[in-house]
Amino acid sequence: MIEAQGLTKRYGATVAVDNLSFEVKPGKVTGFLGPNGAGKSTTMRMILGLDTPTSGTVTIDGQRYRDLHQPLTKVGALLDAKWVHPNRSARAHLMWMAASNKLPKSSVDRALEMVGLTSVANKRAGAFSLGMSQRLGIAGALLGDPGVLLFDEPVNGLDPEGIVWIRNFMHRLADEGRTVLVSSHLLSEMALTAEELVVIGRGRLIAQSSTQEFVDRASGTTVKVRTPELDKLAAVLQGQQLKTRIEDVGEQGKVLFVEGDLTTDQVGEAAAAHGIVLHELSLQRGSLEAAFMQMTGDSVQYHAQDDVAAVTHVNLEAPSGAEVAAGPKEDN
Ligand SMILES: Nc1ncnc2c1ncn2[C@@H]1O[C@H](COP(=O)(O)OP(=O)(O)OP(=O)(O)O)[C@@H](O)[C@H]1O
Repeated sequence: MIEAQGLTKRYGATVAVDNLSFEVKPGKVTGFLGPNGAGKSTTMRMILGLDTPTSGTVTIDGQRYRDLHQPLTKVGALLDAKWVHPNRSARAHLMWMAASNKLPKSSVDRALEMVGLTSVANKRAGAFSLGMSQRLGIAGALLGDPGVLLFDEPVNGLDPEGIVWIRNFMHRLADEGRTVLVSSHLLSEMALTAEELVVIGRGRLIAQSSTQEFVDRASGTTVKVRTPELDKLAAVLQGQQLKTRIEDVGEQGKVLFVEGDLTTDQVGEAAAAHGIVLHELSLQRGSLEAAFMQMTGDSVQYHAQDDVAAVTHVNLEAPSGAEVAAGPKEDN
């Protein structure tokens, strides 16, 4: 379990993290979302003791990182997969990590096995693809068999196979009862990976909830209806004060959408009461992208007004290789 209480970090005049409180529970993958510059990396660095909070606390299973005995056995992290010495083999890299953290050699073989790198363990890490480097980074995070894991942008730059592998692996770690916190800009991917969300903007908490609740709260639900009696059904529903719209959706022809917080039962019953035949009746949920844009809109705008070009947009596409690393940043 990770617990942040009033966590604040200032860099000079910049408030990177602002009185942030949240909980990340075990047994689930929790997505850590926010527009560029929202304070995700700074928060992760504070969780890992790489940055000191200006005020507030963040604990791992009730203890601050600096008070943990053998921290790698409590928390593992993948912040920047490219910090491996290129001439070292994967095994040598992990052996070095294990030795410097007083972990047994057997932990190396176990971690290599978990991430599926056993067969290439003696190859130069410098020759690894990005996907393999990510796995090696994850093996490093798993060396101490920790109950808490942090991943900063683990899927950036990966091909679809690598993305699916990471997604399944995160689920497996959570199913084993671990606490998994993962940040990403790839919202469609996060919608599939994260069951819970912590969403921040301008260093402040915007939402903490399940992914489903977050999407439903922001965008509500819509009922889609296909019927040969579109206008008749629309009139019936409007008579019940429901908002309807008819859209041409290509191959399916014209479709009726009923908006507001309602269920398919209500629409089905209204249609039955008027003898209207239905060809389709389905609940349409909003997307995480749409919900995220709606919920974080203000915090993105704020940065745009400040003319900080790097943080004016929410990056929904896979970023370029240059943006892959999300490790500690230098003072500027
Ligand atoms: N070492 C530092 N010195 C000064 N300012 C910093 C430092 N690290 C981060 N910041 C500032 O703090 C704010 C939060 O940055 P942070 O990198 O934590 O955000 P982020 O949500 O991880 O962003 P991104 O999604 O772009 O990685 C930004 O305004 C950033 O410029």
